[in-house]
Parts: sequence; C-alpha cells; structure tokens
Amino acid sequence: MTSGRSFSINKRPLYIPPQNFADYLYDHQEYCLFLDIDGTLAGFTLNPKDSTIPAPTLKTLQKIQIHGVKIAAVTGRSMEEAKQMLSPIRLPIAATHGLEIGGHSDINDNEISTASVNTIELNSIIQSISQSCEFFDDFTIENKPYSVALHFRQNPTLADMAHTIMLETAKKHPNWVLKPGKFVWEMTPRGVNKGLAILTLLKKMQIKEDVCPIFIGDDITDEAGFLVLQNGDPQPEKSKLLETCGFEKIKGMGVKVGSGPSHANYYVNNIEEVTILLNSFLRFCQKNTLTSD
Ligand SMILES: O=P(O)(O)OC[C@H]1O[C@H](O[C@H]2O[C@H](CO)[C@@H](O)[C@H](O)[C@H]2O)[C@H](O)[C@@H](O)[C@@H]1O
Repeated sequence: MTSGRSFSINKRPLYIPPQNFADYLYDHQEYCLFLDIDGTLAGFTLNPKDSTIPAPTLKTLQKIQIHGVKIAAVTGRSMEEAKQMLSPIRLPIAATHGLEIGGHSDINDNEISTASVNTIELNSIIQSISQSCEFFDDFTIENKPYSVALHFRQNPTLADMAHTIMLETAKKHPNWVLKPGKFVWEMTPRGVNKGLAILTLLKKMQIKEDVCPIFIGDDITDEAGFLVLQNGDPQPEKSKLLETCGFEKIKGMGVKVGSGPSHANYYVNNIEEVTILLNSFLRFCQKNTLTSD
C-alpha cells in the first residue's frame, strides 16, 4: 500500500516523550503555538467532511490560551472548514496552506486576506480533474474556494492514477503546483507554503522575535514550516522569506507527528501523543504564570 508520495529527507528527528514535553522548555522563555489540523489535532477519516478535533483537545487549547499563549492554526483546510473544526475556540488561522489568512482573535475577523487566485483557471482545473475521474468511483474530489484536492484514501491502489491525473492537469497550468499529502494530491497556485504562512501569521499576530514558536505537524506540507522556524536548517529561500516578513532571525521548534524522516528536530508518534504533549505544555504554562484555569 502506498500513499503515493516520494520522500527524500534524510534527517531523523529525536523522539520527545510527550508527557515530559515541559522538560524541554525554558522557564523564562515565552512560547507560541502553531498547529496543523489533520493528522495532528484531528484523526483521519475516509471523507474529509467527517473529521473532527476531539473536544478535550479543544479544551486544552482554550486553557493554554487563558495563560496568554498565542495559538494559531496552519492548515491545508479552507478557512470555513478550519473555523468549523476549531469551534468554539477562536484562533488566527492560515488556511488553504496560507492562501487564506485570518480567523479570529489577534487578527480582525473581517480582515481575511486571500492571495489573488485565478478562479476561472481553478474552475477549468476542477473540470479537467472531474472528467479524468469520471470512471473511478473511489476518488473524492475536494473543491475548496482557492484550491482542489484529489483524495484516494478510499482506495489506495489508485495512488498512481491520482498522481497521473493531477500531473497531466498541472502540466497545462504552469502557475499552479501539485502538493502531496497523505492519500491526497492537491493543486494550489504557485508560491504558497506553510513556511510563508507561519511568517505571515507571526507578523499579523505581532509576535515578538524573542518568543519561541513551536510548530506541530504531520505531513510533507508541514516541512516548509519546520524549515522556516528552526535554527540551522539551510534553506536558500529562508533569509529572503524572513526579510520579506520583517524578521531577522527566528529560533523555533518543530515537532513532527509520526516517526518518519523530517526536517523537524523532534517527533511524537501520533495524535494521542500530541494531546499528551499539549497537556504537558499546559502544565508548563500553569507553573510559569499566576493565572489559574
Ligand atoms: O494541513 P492539514 O491541516 O494537515 O490539512 C491537510 C489536508 O487534510 C485533509 O486531508 C487529510 O485528511 C482527510 C480527513 O481525515 C483524509 O481523508 C485525507 O486522506 C487526508 O489527506 C483535507 O481534506 C485537505 O483539504 C487538507 O489539505
């Protein structure tokens, strides 16, 4: 069985025992959290519409927020779906891999910014993919306002077919790129990634440079986020990105969900361990602030 993705990262992160996460943090350091949704906060389902974030996880995030820690979601989901999944918490969100930035709280709710997307071209891409999938019952096409995803989780043997369909479509649209994911291929306009999305959020949320951002994510698209936040990872475009967003340097921490190769410095095994890690982080916040929950 294959998820249809190739992976060429050689680095292996270090396992971080989630119940001891607080031991890896410094008492006098301020932190903020950037969280991926699917595969990190929400478990996988066959149909993307069935995914939810467990209520206890949302409660933990709410408690962390009460301690003054800034939290944002960085996701491939559309803004509308991300908001629904996170409800009742109100968070700044970088949705559709950063194409939509907004959400709640530190960012004005009416101020959702979207990159300029050629929706006529998007419709023609959707049409072409739909036609190619006509004779396959097991594909799920997810139409988002600014991108389109072809899911094959229902039938993983369709991995190569999904790739071929998306590749053929992408060839006709040079301003669009293919993003691999878990049992999914997605087409987005060129130039969006979670690294840039996180930097944009850091700026919009007015997070100071001495705050340490922690990013937790599970998928290939999250690698751009790890690269941007961590110290010492060579990335040709990184300094340009930092400059564009007005940052000199960032010293963050990347935590990958899953034990595979990753640019993240640390990993935990699964979503359950993310919950344990978040609770350890909450205890750290409780110890280091006077606010009780
Ligand atoms: O950046 P994320 O928050 O991790 O979002 C990435 C994609 O997640 C969703 O797809 C994934 O979850 C589905 C529901 O469990 C699953 O069926 C699919 O196989 C996964 O790839 C979402 O549907 C996509 O739009 C996101 O881009």
